[in-house]
Amino acid sequence: MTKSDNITDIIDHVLYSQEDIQAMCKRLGKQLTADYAGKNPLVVGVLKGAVFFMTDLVREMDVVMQNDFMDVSSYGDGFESSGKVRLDIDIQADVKGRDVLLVEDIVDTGHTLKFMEDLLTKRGAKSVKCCALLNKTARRVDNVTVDYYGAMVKNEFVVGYGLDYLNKYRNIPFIGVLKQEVIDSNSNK
Ligand SMILES: O=P(O)(O)OC[C@H]1O[C@H](OP(=O)(O)OP(=O)(O)O)[C@H](O)[C@@H]1O
Ligand code: HPA
Repeated sequence: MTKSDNITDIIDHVLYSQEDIQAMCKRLGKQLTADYAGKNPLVVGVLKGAVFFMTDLVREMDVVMQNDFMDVSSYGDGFESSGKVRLDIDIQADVKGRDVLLVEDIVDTGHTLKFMEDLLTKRGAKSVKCCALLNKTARRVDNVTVDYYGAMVKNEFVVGYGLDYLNKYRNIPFIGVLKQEVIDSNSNK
């Protein structure tokens, strides 16, 4: 770890400010309001990272909906995705015939989204779409569609507003690029 006690000191630079994020939520909320009017969608947040985004996003959607959460995680922690995805906590709702909107903080390799799409489709969902705050396409492996997203990001490791590194830094209110030295100091351990 770096010597700093201040979490913002682990940030190389700010990518999206709180104001930028709120503007993205408003834009996406407007679009989703139009697309999901009268559909009573089941809006499913993917724990843990998407919680922060989901709570802001759904308040920008003027649509009757139901909300639920799933916890899906890649095996192992840290920078590299293993490709193996595991369901830790399932939704309560029956998805048969429902329009499901998955809310993600980021889609990177696409492993997590593919896993959830396949699962919910198999259970009989009428439609499964994804709204992600960030879309990182550089390392995409699975053929998934991110139907709605706030912004594209380069192949940089970002933290804040729900996005973590080793389960830390989710509470930073903006999105920033993690300093390489933080990753290096942890990869030596
Ligand atoms: O497209 P992928 O390569 O699958 O990566 C994206 C997923 O990785 C992160 O979740 P993580 O599994 O780290 O769990 P977390 O939300 O609890 O941090 C993120 O929240 C996405 O769910
Ligand atoms: O850049 C990222 N930051 C945090 N979590 C992630 N999961 C995939 N990519 C990222």
